[in-house]
Amino acid sequence: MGKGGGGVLSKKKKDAAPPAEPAPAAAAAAEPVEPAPAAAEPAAAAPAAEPVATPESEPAAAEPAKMAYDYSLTPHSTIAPPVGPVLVCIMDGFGENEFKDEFNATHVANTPTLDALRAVPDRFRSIKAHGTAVGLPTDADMGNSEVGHNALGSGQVVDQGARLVDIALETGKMYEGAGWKLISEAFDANTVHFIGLLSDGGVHSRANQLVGCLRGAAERGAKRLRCHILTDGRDVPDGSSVRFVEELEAELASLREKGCDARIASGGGRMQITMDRYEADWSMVKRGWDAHVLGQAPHTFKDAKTAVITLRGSDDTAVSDQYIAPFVIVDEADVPVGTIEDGDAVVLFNFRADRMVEISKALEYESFSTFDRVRHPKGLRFVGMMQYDGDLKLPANFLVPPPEISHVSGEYMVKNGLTVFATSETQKFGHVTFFWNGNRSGYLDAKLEQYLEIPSDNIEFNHAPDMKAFEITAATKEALTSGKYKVVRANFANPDMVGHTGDLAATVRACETVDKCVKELLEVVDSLNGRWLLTSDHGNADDMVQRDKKGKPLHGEDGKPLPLTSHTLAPVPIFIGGRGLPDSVVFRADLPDAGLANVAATTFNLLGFESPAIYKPTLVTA
Ligand SMILES: O=C(O)[C@@H](CO)OP(=O)(O)O
Ligand SMILES: [Mn+2]
Ligand SMILES: [Mn+2]
Repeated sequence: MGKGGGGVLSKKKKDAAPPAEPAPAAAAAAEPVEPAPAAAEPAAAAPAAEPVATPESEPAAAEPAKMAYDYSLTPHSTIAPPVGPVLVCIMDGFGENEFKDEFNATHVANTPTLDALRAVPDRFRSIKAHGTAVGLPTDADMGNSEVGHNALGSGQVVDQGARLVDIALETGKMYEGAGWKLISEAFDANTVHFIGLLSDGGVHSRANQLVGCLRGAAERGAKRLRCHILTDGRDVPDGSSVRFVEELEAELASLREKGCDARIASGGGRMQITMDRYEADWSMVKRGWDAHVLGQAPHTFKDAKTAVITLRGSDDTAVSDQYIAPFVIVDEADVPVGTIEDGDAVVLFNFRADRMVEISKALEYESFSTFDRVRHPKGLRFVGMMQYDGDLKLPANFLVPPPEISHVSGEYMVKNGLTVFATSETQKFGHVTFFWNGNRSGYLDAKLEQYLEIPSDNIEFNHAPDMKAFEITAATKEALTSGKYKVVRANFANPDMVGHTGDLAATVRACETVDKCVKELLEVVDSLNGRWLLTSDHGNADDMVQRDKKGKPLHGEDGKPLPLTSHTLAPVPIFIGGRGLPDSVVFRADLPDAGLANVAATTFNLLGFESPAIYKPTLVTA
């Protein structure tokens, strides 16, 4: 999922220094080296040049060959194929919220295009984008881009990481796997480090899962545990990081009472360190490396609660939890309490992939040149909560097998000769490629697909709410008119990325910008006698205020509304149309509970095919 969609894996044999102690098969594999920089030109995801040892939980390479899967598509009985292209456009973070008040940016925004589309009978409805409809543990879980784009791209609902980790902890299966075995080798004489997002947001991680792992390690004999925490404020209310630190400190204190030396060692805001994605800003990962591994940061404190409170600040210059500066916890002699040393174990406790890939590369690859690591601990026993990239096999070792998402819509398309173009800006580029394709990096078929990344700026997006929407629009128009692609996919990041800043006015602007861009795109599709499907992956911009249980907006002590930076539980709108779409094609009335996973089947119908039998049913009838 590197730049340009290449994600090319090149593995060189390397005489790696053996780990301090004999390691299990999974860890004993020669340490992989950093993949070659992604090719500027589209390139297929190359298979690993040499087999990578896989944990027991993965299907063994020697499995008997499976019957070839039948990807053939049947022409639709009543919908003929379109003359022009089919556009699938995602307005990221644009929910259809029941609260239609001044805090709903999608409602406040002047959106003449979307308003007109809403008025077209039977071609507008809303669909579920959260909870069990997208494979999350409960219907109290808001949607997110990973699960949303997985469902949109695969046409199926699969149990997602959040749920798989819950199950692995509940059943104890986590403690039986090869990943746990690997870290347990550090229990006696080394330290086990846990790095990840500290909140109960459930988008990338969950604090109770961290606690489960910490207790599991302490109960199984781990002597020394260190937590490296990334403060959230994006999936949970800003300011809540203090409470999450307090709760973690209480847990660590109880582990210490039981004789386990357990402490917080370093930290910083999730948009400041470690959790970069899609190579938007590697310097974030370097700052994380310096704090977690080397014990170096601009700020040192004796305890994490003081660190977070101090670095947030309280006056007008206060920074949000997302942007807290990196810090390191030191002892009385000002020595960092938890640097990562040779032979230590490291667990990345986020289950979600996109923001863990870069730090995984830095931890895993023997040879790595993206930034100067200064020191790469030898014999590191490194695991991810999950394997984040199945194609790169990154990391090689993990605690819970990731969701298996197979037979995604892109595979059906290329196997049936349909040409595909996908684009977004950096912040959402992997969403319309990697997540869309079931967490697979690179192309499904480099001859038939083209993925284009428009580089995002590295700023707080409320300062530039148009983001790269106009550039994405221009690129999408070019792809549509080129005649080269039957399916064109685009994602506008604005309602989501600006919504996460909590800045209502900027988010209103973000929605207005997207409305203008959508208008341009639909006009082009019409001029080509094509068809379009417009939807979103989850809510965000549709509610910008924290509310009480009855939905009443909450205000701070200063009387100002308390901003909501997170996604919402709202369903999302879906619209279909286009000059090339027969009048007879309308939304069915018999699927009131449909969700994002019903979109792929719908797209195949717009393309003139019956939908694959394994997919959730189509939303349309003709
Ligand atoms: O920014 C992110 O990582 C998440 C929120 O945690 O947003 P999205 O799911 O829209 O990518
Ligand atoms: Mn999203
Ligand atoms: Mn988001």
